[in-house]
Amino acid sequence: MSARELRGGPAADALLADARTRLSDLSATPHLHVIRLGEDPASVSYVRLKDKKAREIGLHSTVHALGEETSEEALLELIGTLNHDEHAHGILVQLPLPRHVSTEPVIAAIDPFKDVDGFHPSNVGSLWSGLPGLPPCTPAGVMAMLAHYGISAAGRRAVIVGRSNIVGKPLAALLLRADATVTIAHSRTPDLAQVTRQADLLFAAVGRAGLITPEMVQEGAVVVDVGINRVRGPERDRLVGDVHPDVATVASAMTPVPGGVGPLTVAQLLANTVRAAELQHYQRHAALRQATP
Ligand SMILES: Nc1nc2c(c(=O)[nH]1)N[C@@H](CN(C=O)c1ccc(C(=O)N[C@@H](CCC(=O)O)C(=O)O)cc1)CN2
Repeated sequence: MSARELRGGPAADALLADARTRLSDLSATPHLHVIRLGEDPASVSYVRLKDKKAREIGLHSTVHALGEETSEEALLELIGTLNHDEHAHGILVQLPLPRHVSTEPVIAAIDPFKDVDGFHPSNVGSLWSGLPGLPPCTPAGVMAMLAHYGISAAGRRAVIVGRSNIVGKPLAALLLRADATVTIAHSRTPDLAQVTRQADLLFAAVGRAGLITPEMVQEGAVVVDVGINRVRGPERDRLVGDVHPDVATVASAMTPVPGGVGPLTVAQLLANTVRAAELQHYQRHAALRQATP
């Protein structure tokens, strides 16, 4: 058997088409602000991609490229300024941050209504409680990918390998919401293969090239590879996932790397920016109504 390839491009295009339609119903063009500290090559390339795609669908986009040495205080001050700017609809701080800056207080400083990454504790709480809010981009993108290819999670056993705050944990919340039975496995899980073989839907989000091998996968499972690993090639580095390519001989469907989940992360970010602008519009109108005697 050779697995059906679940390519991210068409699913991302569908998300972007929907975001474009919603954009035309807004009175003002949403403005995305992306903050990057330092010159980490992967971060530079992801931020460039976000800025390019935002402009392509008709959003305003500003990249704040700050020096590696920028202090946490200076970063918090910039976030405070953007929080109070009613023309700034989305704020995102590219991760990882340099070591001298703590991630948690920085994320917590972002206005939850402008937190287009969906990482603020208030959005995390909404996600687990099933309340409206802004969902994190990669997990929401994964769910959009499954929906696009008509793959239902309801009643199925989902195993996520990886427990990060960015992917593993929020993906578990979204799969639970979609009525899957969810297991999160991680680096300390004994006999990982015995756990992954239970999965009808297997998600790999660890960041270890080729970790998931064919004998770890149930025949006919759907395998979603969220890992992005740069490995040295003979001439230049190349990107590979957490799933070994031979898994395609066992799985019924599988996402490639690159060209799988990656494009959905960016598309979902832009969908979240439009959503954030909508939420802020309603929020402002509700405040005005309350203030009117
Ligand atoms: N603030 C955030 N930081 C980070 C996030 C995030 O969601 N918010 N996620 C990752 C990196 N990331 C977005 O920032 C990201 C990763 C991968 C891709 C992507 O399109 N990948 C392509 C390959 C691109 C390439 O050639 O390098 C693919 O997989 O096909 C987009 C965004 C960590 N930081």
